[in-house]
Amino acid sequence: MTSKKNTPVADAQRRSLPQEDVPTFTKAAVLGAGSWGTTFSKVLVDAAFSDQRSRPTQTDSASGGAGEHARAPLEVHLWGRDTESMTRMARTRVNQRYVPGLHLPDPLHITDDLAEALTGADLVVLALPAQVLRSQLPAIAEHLDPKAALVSLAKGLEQGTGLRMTEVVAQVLAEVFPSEHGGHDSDGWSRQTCVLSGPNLAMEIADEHPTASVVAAQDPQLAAAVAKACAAPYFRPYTNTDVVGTEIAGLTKNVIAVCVGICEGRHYGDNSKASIITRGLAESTRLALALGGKPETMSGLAGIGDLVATCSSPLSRNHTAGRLFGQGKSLEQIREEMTQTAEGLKSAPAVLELAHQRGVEMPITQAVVAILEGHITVENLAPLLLGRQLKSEATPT
Ligand SMILES: NC(=O)C1=CN([C@@H]2O[C@H](COP(=O)(O)OP(=O)(O)OC[C@H]3O[C@@H](n4cnc5c(N)ncnc54)[C@H](O)[C@@H]3O)[C@@H](O)[C@H]2O)C=CC1
Ligand SMILES: O=C(CO)COP(=O)(O)O
Repeated sequence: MTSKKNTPVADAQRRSLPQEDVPTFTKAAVLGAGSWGTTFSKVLVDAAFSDQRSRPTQTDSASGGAGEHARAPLEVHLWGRDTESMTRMARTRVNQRYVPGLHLPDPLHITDDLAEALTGADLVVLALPAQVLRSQLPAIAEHLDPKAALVSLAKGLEQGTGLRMTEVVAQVLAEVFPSEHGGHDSDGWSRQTCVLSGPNLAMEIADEHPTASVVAAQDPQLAAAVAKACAAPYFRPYTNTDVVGTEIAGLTKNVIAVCVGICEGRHYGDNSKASIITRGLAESTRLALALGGKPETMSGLAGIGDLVATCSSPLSRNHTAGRLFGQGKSLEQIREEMTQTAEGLKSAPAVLELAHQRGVEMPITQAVVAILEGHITVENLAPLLLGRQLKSEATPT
């Protein structure tokens, strides 16, 4: 009777949620066909088709059932705004601009029609850049099932308001889809909105490199359901309930990655980069804790995991933007050169503003903002950071 109780396997089983009790979704709409939205829609399809319940039974095969793809529990729709590119994508099964090496799985529905993507969707994934999400939500609300689970993939802070993406979603949907029309107040929308974040470079996931991630929601059942929907053979989502920490970690690491990129562009070595990563984690953690986030989130996949991946990888757009700065390019030149979103460039001033409001010191973020706004040049970065007053490593603010 007691023999199983203390084994590592029994411990692990106690900590995991019984999968049969976790709700499943029937239709997912992924909104935004850039590099992450496109790749994440593949993850959802692969998760659905790797799930044992989607495999044909012996009876299906014996009776000439349509085979492996016949009983998928989750139908996945990818929506993008541009008719021409979505039509081409549906024909070629390739998103040439954003993820050229990825063959999109056959069961994925590709559309430019928001109503088609959203009608009947009980899982809605928001894969739009942070600064455009607010403007798109009213159109999304027109076709949204008010009971649908919402998942934010964006890693940015809204300029002007300093709101995190789950806060933007809750605020706008409460306005445009209020209770009297079947919607909710902003707390209600917050409860059914979660965030997925972690060391998730889209190009590596498109190539099926083994990757872990985090789904954070106030409601552990919602986090578990979303995690189950996206658990693919090469993609392992963990769950937590720290929405604030998970979002803050995801958006601050982009600013830190810009700074590490600048170091690289200046040909500074690994000591410099490790120093920025480590002190970047310290200032990000200060902000997250001031806003109610948890320290364990910052030392987990969404925190240090994503920080290390983004700051080390040439695939990161934020790291790339920083490197171009370090090489002497201007913000305008970088914006012209880069065709994809580098959220840190737009979020950095909003992060700094939020930090000021909360009395949190973020010297690396402050230095990045000073470079972005042209107050200092990249040559001044090191003297500025190293010339600060000496202090204990554990100083809390
Ligand atoms: N690419 C990656 O490796 C990862 C990205 N993210 C986050 O995901 C979010 C989306 O980024 P990506 O897909 O990488 O960006 P991207 O630059 O690859 O694509 C952006 C997409 O948004 C669309 N878009 C832009 N403005 C729009 C508007 N007004 N209405 C509708 N669609 C619009 C573009 O057409 C494009 O399809 C960002 O917040 C990013 O930080 C998170 C994890 C990994
Ligand atoms: O968030 C990411 C990896 O987790 C992607 O980073 P970039 O947006 O810098 O490419």
